[in-house]
Amino acid sequence: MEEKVWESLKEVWRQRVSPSSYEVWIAPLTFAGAEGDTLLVQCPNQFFASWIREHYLPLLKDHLAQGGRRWNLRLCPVEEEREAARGQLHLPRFSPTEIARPAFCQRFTFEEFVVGACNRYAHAACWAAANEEPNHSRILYVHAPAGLGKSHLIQALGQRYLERRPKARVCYLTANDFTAQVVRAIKNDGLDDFKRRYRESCDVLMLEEAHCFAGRERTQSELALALDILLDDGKTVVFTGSQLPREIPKVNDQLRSRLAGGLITSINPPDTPTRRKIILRKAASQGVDLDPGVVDYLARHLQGDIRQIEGAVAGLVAKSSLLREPVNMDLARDVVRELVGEAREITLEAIGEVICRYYQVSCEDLRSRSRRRAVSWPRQVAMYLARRFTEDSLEAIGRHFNRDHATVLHSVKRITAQIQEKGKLRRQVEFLTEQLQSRRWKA
Ligand SMILES: Nc1ncnc2c1ncn2[C@@H]1O[C@H](COP(=O)(O)OP(=O)(O)OP(=O)(O)O)[C@@H](O)[C@H]1O
Repeated sequence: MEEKVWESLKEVWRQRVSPSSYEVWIAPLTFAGAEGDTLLVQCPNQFFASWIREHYLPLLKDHLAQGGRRWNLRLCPVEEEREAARGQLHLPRFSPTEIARPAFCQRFTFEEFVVGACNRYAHAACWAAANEEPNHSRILYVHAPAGLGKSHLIQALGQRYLERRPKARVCYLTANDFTAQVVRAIKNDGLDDFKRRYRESCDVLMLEEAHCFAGRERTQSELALALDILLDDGKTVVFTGSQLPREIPKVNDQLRSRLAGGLITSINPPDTPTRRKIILRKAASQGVDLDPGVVDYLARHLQGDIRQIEGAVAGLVAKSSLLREPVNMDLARDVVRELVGEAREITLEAIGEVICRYYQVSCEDLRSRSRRRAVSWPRQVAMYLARRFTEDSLEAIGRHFNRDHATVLHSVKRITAQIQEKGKLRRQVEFLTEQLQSRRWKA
């Protein structure tokens, strides 16, 4: 019976994931028995288990009820079975409160978070919120597009906060969870209780996906009130969102002004040196030492979010262990091809063309001495993109645009800073990035 259930779950995966993902991730899983309603499934290692938990288990959500029972799946890493068994004994560190201890992802720690130019400020703000004794209340808002480390950073903050103050009550939830709580409280006539719960049982409130508050009038008002209660008591509130507070549509002034009054930090897409560091760290966490050539190749070609980098490194390591081959350039090329297709390098010429078309200037203008804003601005954006997407040195980029390396450096710094502040520029750069990316892949 149990084995049949397992086979049917595998079939669900077969239909819902790509054949290459199935080969890499699902095929190596083996049925190892059952304990009550829990199916025991063996997988190669701990990282593999986390990956399946995060990326593939949610796909089974609607298929776990079978034969009148609701099944659970427990992944048992072969290499670390004993350690894993110990890890499953979660003893509460303090007596239960009304608000349960948050279920943080264990690897979302500061130690595992790679710091680079793209996330230094956000990291510093979260680190300070976790470690320093606040002498006043604070709101921290971490902003970034998907997959750049918002959850990792705020969970690291939460975990660190609890390490330092084991009795603290950290409430970690999404905007949707919070909304559901408000709706339930309104329905049960329990709004006062709801507020009391936050006042008495929450030292740090961490709310993910703040952009999901858009259009939820009543929740926004209740949240603004809850914020006032917490801030009056000197507490810390941390938000994440894929939009800046001022860009979230349909947010009432009450909430917007409170969010905008906090410390706002953005995470940008990683530059090449940071991508290199992330690749090395992700490989090291699986006990693999990558050849510098492979690291460079991956860093040059994986220019999506960090989830993509993680997927590539995990796929590479899994493939090498399944094929019993060392991790080499051929495997790296295969994995990159599966993930992003056949890549062409982004060149300075391609950047020039995209910029000229978008800003309606000529290539001669870009290389001219003109300091008119209509020309100097596109030139600075072009230099920023050149630094981000090519391996060319500051000198080479300067030569291309008829400038010296100091001017290139200044332009890159200026655009990087302005992207943090100006949503319009950020959207322009995102659009130009998409244009460049779409030219990279052969049809
Ligand atoms: N600087 C970093 N160093 C190491 N790993 C990182 C870093 N940034 C992100 N990651 C990893 O990338 C993955 C995606 O990160 P995370 O879930 O935090 O992104 P997110 O911004 O919250 O995305 P979403 O908005 O889609 O939820 C995670 O596995 C995380 O560990």
